[in-house]
Amino acid sequence: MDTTVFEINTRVFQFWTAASLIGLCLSLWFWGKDDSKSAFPLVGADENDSTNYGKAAQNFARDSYSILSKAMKKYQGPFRVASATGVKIVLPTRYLEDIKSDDRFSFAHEMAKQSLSHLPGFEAFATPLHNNIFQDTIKIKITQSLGAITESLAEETSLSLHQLIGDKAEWHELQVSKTVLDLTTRLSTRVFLGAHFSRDEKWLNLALAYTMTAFQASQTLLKWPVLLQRAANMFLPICVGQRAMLGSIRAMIEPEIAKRRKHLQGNHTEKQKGTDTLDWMDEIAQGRPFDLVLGQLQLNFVAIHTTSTLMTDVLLDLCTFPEYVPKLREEVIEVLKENGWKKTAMYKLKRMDSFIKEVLRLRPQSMITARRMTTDDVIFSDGVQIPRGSSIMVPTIVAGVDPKVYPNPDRFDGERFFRMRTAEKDDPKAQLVTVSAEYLGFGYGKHACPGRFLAAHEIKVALCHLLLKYEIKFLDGQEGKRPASLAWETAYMTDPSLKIMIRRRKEELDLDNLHVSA
Ligand code: HEM
Repeated sequence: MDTTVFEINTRVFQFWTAASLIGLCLSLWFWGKDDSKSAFPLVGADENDSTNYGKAAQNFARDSYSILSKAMKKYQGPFRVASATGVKIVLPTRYLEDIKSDDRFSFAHEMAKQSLSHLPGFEAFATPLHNNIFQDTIKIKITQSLGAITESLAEETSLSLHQLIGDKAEWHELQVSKTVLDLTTRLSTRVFLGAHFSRDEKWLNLALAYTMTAFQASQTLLKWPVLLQRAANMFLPICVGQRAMLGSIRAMIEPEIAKRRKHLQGNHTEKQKGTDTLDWMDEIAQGRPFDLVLGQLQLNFVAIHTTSTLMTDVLLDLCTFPEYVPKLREEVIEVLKENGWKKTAMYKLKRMDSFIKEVLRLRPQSMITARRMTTDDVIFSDGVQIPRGSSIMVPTIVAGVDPKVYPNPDRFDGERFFRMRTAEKDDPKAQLVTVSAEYLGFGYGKHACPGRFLAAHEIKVALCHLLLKYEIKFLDGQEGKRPASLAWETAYMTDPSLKIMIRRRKEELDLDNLHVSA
């Protein structure tokens, strides 16, 4: 990575830190004025200062879980919370059925607003707004390609684990979420840009650094009053650095795009099939203008951290409940021996599928889903009215633990969904990738995660390798005690500094040379 980008003159840094603080104060003053005529109560504000939105937003950032839980018990209908990106209307889960396929609730508009996509440097976040090229590439091309990419994912995992974890047979410490993030970045890059990029350290570092910097830059700017955000974006060092990174990214990907387009032009007679999302986005665009570089960046945003968080959570739950490991290993050996690295093999890993689904049931990555912006006034069938331009969301914290749907809902039961997939009746609801109003880990309805098939596939391929090649456990003295996740506003995340113990074991199958019985 170009380190000069981060070389910030101390005086300039101090100046802009001070300027950020002034921006924050202005912002709190701005939020402090309650000019809302909303019929829905605001929750999370201080009792003696119930219209101070700035304070309510600070409280929500620190304590969103208890604010949401208390408000859901107190109010049976909608209420409002103040967040870093403005006031949101929180709707009870029962409204999901109305929201799920109503185009007046726009996912792309809400995401664009939250991520400041109108500002230079943040344009990637506007990619899903312009047309469906981005979404269709995932829904159609990536999902259809899973059969073709299973073997490459297995190959990439093998190489990556060798480089990232190594082959030491003695127990040693592993910084788990960092390692899994690196692994997921490589796997996702293999699918998005091919083997040339997935093995290029410069690209991998840049791709991750851009995602993190863009997130931090948007969080910094969101503390500024809306009217000053554009100006602050031009001068704040983190924003300047982010735009410089975007330049470096363009310089790496654009020659590849030009090379591929030239190659295709020279092969008019032969219909070439693309092998990764760089080709597929071009195919789906069919000549319509589309910035492939921004498309790639947006893919990184939606795919890498989400997949890596779930994979990390799965590993931590394997440390918490090691009694599941022997049967999971047995299943991997049986299925891979018979099927090799095929898409169908991943489908047949039903115990593993169930374990991952249970992890996500108890640990959705966010306390809320269905973040939408209304593009028109909406009146629900019960008469509740949501004005145009409102930001809405639905909590996930009750759906996955409803005792009417899940017996002993708070208990981790890694075979809960496996038991629903017997030989007599393979209940499709029990599959990891199936979404429902009672299982919101991948969202629900029209905007349910289109990348969940790829995420499930990547995690399963990686787990096959990890289960057979490694043993893992918590650090000595921490056995059975899974550290709590961190929370910021409505998002959960694993402590990035968390370490586990790992050692190499002798795998029962040579995963790099699977000879499938005919
Ligand atoms: C374990 C991994 C993942 C989890 C837990 C996850 C979760 C989610 C959730 C909950 C939503 C719905 C948000 C809402 O309705 O408010 C969503 C949407 C989305 N996800 Fe994922 N996701 C994952 C992986 C991926 C991957 C790998 C991709 C891309 C290849 C992806 C692409 C998207 C896109 C594009 C949307 C928006 C869909 C739309 O605009 O209609 N996700 N994801």
